[in-house]
Amino acid sequence: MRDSNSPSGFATRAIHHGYDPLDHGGSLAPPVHMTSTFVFGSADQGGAIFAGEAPGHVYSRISNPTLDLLEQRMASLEGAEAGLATGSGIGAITASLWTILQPGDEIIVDETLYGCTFSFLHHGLEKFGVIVTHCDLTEPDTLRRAISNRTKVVYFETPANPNMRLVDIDAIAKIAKSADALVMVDNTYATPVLTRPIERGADLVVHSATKYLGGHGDLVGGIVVGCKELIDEIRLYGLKDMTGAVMAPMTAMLILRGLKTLELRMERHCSSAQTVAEALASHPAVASVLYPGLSSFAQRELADLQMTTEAGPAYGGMIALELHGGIEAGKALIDGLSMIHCAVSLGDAETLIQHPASMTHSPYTPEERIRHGISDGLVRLSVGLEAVDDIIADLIVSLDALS
Ligand SMILES: C/C=C(/N=C/c1c(COP(=O)(O)O)cnc(C)c1O)C(=O)O
Repeated sequence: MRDSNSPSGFATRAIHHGYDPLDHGGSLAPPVHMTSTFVFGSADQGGAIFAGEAPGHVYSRISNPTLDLLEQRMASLEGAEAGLATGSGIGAITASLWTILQPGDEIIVDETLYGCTFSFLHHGLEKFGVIVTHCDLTEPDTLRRAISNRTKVVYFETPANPNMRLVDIDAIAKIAKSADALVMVDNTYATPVLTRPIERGADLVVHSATKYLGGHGDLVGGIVVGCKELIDEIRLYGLKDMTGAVMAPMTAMLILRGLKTLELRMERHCSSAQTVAEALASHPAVASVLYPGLSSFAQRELADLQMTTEAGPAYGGMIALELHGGIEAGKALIDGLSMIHCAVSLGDAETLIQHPASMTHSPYTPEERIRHGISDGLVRLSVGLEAVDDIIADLIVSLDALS
């Protein structure tokens, strides 16, 4: 049997990395270890495993063989040394930051973040004495001016949820490294198919695996990858003791299944989103479309450099748009659709549309939304895998009804 860990193409590693059926009774699909605890051969062996002096599992809140495989595979796809699976994306983010940060430390974050991440920073970490500083990280010089010896982490999403801001990972990593700060990138929107932040100098990458990695709207999960030392620390403190944000083995199996088609699905999400974005941009009821694949996208040059597959640039499945009639028109567009569902989450086979200001980004106050680039009229579209003509037809019928 070929070495399942040999270096090879993205899709090959997404399907084979870390697993040889002949090691598991020929089972082509990896077994799902539905167990809470693990039996030791002897008291000494149990003590040695607990002490980390011998390999083995102790308890599924700490590690589990099915999660191990997912963690190894995600580390390979992201070009990291190690990985940790968690019960949600917020679980990956909180377990990591609770582990790394102490009172008095500073975390510098971009202006726009997913709503619950924003809420964790300001209603969680800040309550325990961590300094949360927002910076416009699309302009690396703002980080150069803001960073100091109390800065321990620089954190951002690229593209950002929901307004599609891109952050130049290489540029930010160079500045952060000069101040010995860790760079933590939320790669949910792009996935490792389009962007691999570790290759560009990031220290940690987190995902809401709920989204593209699972890809079928049937699970909630999270992933964090990085160097083994840091991942081990996050596992033993942030996961085991501080959050308990554990992924179930069945969820890990579903994400392993999702990874097998991730590259294929991203190709379709990207091609359909490009076509949809162009159709939206030419409709009279639409005031603006934010999509990295449009020539009108302000950061198109960075998108071409940073959002790249093995076959060249690709810009993801997420679109943000504003209508001439503002929030009321946005809600009318949503309510006028028949196939496309109004729902939060993203990266599913089903095209989903939602209104960030009143939904995913409602943890921001109205004043904070203005300051952090989330306009009341913004509508977010997650372009799915349906026939693209059907997606466009549904949108056009509803848009035409507005004018
Ligand atoms: C309803 C959820 C949405 N997002 C979530 C999310 C998380 C948090 O991931 P869990 O939901 O905890 O797996 C982390 N990072 C990013 C960029 C995200 O978009 C949503 O936007 O629609």
